Amino acid sequence: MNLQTVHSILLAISYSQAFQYTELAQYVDDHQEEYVEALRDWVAVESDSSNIFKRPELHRMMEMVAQKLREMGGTVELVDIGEQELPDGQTLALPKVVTAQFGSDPSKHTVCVYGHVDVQPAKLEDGWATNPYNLTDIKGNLYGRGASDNKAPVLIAIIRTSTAFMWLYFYISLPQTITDLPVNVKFLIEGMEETGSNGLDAFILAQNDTFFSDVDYIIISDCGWLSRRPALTYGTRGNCYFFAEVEGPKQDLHSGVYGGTVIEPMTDLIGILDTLISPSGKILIPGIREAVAPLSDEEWKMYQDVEFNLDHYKNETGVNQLMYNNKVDLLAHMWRYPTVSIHGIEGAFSDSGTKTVIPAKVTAKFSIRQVPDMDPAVVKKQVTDYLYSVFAKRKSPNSLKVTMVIGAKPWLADTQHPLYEAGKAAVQRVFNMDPDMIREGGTIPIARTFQDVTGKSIIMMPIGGFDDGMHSQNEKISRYNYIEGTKLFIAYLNEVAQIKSTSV
Ligand SMILES: C[C@H](N)C(=O)N[C@@H](Cc1c[nH]cn1)C(=O)O
Repeated sequence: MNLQTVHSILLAISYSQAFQYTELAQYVDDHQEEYVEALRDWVAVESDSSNIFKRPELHRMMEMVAQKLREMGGTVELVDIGEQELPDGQTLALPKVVTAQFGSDPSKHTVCVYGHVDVQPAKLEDGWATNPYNLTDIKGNLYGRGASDNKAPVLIAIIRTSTAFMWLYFYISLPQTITDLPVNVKFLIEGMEETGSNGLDAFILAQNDTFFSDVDYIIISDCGWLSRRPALTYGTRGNCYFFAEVEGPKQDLHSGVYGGTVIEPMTDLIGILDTLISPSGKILIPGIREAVAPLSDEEWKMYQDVEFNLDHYKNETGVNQLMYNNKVDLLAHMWRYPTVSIHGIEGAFSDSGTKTVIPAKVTAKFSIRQVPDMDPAVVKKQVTDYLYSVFAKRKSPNSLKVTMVIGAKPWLADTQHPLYEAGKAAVQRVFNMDPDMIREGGTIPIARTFQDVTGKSIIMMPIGGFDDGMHSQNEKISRYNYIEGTKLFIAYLNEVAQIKSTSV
């Protein structure tokens, strides 16, 4: 070996010790099509956790995640988390949880990446422009159910952790160089997030002294930016989801033959639903509004600083009037006040056409987003007591049954934690700007359990765009967010590696 070769080797080794952001980012750009194909494979699986008939697809999805993590070099386990009890008393196997580990160097921090690969329901007939399960690239946007919520962000984390990154073709004379992971990375990927993370609380409790014992920080990327500016998320609302079932006649009846002679379950149901919230958005259930923590001056100031345009928001949602006409009020009602949403009525006629029937049994589905200091157990009692009392006043011969099927708490982080400082530095590196500090109106049901049970600090680092249409028709992630998001994850893990060990 001549002197020049020795020098090149030493140079390569010293380069490989340093953070190779530019080379890694270039690698991501060069492999962009592979990442899109990986997303295509995942989006093709109809992993709808709310539809029991799709459960085999969900099981298949979890196997695919495990396989991907194995291919990428992780030590992988598929963990059985038991069964789900259905409203009719039957049981159904829950999708297994996938855990994985990359690296176990005690001198490095260990992060746990949490994500989910189940999706909300989607059908072409709902008004999608393309097949929701065939990832379709239109003008740089990748359309498909689950593309943004949450399949691409999970893939991003796996891609960054991949062993492929450890062998990079390098520009200097040597053909390859090794780049090590700056932190140990664990994964916890589930398949029931969209229905409240069934079975996961028990898993976390059981694994607190094992899987979580060496975890320093938890990273979640299951949310979106608020505008074109990248963001870091420090709070989520919780959710209490209810079924209200009204049952009357023994079967559906002809409305011409029987209408006017029986008290209709649907009339009762609509009547009680109308007592939940006023037209101006005031929740009418006693006790709910009183529990909400007051907005502090500090929060008010933080909301002031967020980049947010009311007209763009109107455009994005397609409405000509919003509940509030100033930024702070609107953000506060999006993030830190509760709201009631009525999602649907099972048993009601909802096809096109003019069926003239009196449905015998109808079940309303509604939810109340939770904020500090609300408590789902208290909310459950407030809602059920209230609805039974409102129903009693109707003196209907029909029967009412109210059940709460999801009770997820809100989550709030300390924005002064070094995890957020690391997030700001990573956003600066990739996007050359400061992130917005935002909260999320949606719910990550397991976030609060992570905080309460493991005591670990959590950061949410959104990758999705503000207009991704999560849960809606034509959900998408842009190539820009997918690819730059991968770079953000690269930069972020490097920043986390620099956090002084005393910070928990
Ligand atoms: C924020 C996350 N991407 C999400 O959409 N979560 C769901 C979770 C949920 C809540 N109740 C039932 N599922 C959501 O906020 O709707």
